[in-house]
Amino acid sequence: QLSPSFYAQSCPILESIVRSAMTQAVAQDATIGASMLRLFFHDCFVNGCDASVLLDDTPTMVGEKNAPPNRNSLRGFVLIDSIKAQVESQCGAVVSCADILAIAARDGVNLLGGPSWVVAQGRRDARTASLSSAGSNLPPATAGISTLASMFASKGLSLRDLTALSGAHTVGNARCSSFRARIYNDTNIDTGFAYWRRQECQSVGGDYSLAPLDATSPTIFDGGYFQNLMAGRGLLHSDQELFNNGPTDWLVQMYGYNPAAFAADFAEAMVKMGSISPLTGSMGEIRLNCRKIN
Ligand code: HEM
Ligand SMILES: [Ca+2]
Repeated sequence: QLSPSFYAQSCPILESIVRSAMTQAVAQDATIGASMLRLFFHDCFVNGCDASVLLDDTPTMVGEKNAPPNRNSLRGFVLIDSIKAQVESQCGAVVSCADILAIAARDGVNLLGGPSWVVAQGRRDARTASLSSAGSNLPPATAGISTLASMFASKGLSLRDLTALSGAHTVGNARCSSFRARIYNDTNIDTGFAYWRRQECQSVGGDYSLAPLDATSPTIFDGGYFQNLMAGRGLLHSDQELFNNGPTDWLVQMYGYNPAAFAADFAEAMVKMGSISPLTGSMGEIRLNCRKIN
């Protein structure tokens, strides 16, 4: 059972440590806010929010970091290490990496201009991670609306949650390899946008060249993403699937025209995503180093 006052006795300073570290980090590099948010998503969707995504591979355990959706793509591990070290120095061995990630993701969103919400706490850290579960639980950029809907439904998340949470793509970047097929092959794409993106993403090679998921305001957590979708300017195939004459078109329109509705629904959906099968009580452990089990 997660609770907002879980660390009230054992680590009352926790939230202010995370907030000030995130404030500094975002001031230096705004994209780190997006990276924390994505780390949390990739944590929660794979065996629940248990910091499994933070575990380094070992000779006996190949974890999630090198799964295809994560490899050479997830960022922000060094910042988590630094926050965890500060938390450990103030409150030894009581705060989980999973909770730190949940708070850091919330602060990243809020510092980029997005909503805030209360983060329920008390998650514990996994002792295992698996490459194959990362591969099977994380949606690929090539997914269509029915795959997206069913992958989110399997986590207890509705079409409304799917659409609101995808609004996370109002910040951050994607590699050419993630959107190449979209800009060369899709037909439901704005022609000028496709042409523009092809300049930096050739049909062969340059896989690591980055483009903003929301070209209009890549470091501002706003409704720009939904306005792009309405104009056929979704960067990922999966993004444009949310506005492609299907069941979520109306939600995209609502969020595009009413950013306050997006902010409210996003916050609500993040709380739901953050409560996907946590380890509680005496399950798992409180890791001392987020990269390895104790
Ligand atoms: C709906 C299904 C989703 C798919 C198919 C998807 C896919 C992707 C892909 C392919 C990238 C670019 C990765 C790269 O090229 O290196 C990306 C980036 C990102 N995703 Fe998603 N995503 C989805 C949902 C979400 C959700 C629910 C969140 C958070 C709530 C999220 C947050 C982000 C962020 C913030 C970035 C940018 C990361 C950065 O700049 O470091 N995504 N996503
Ligand atoms: Ca934006």
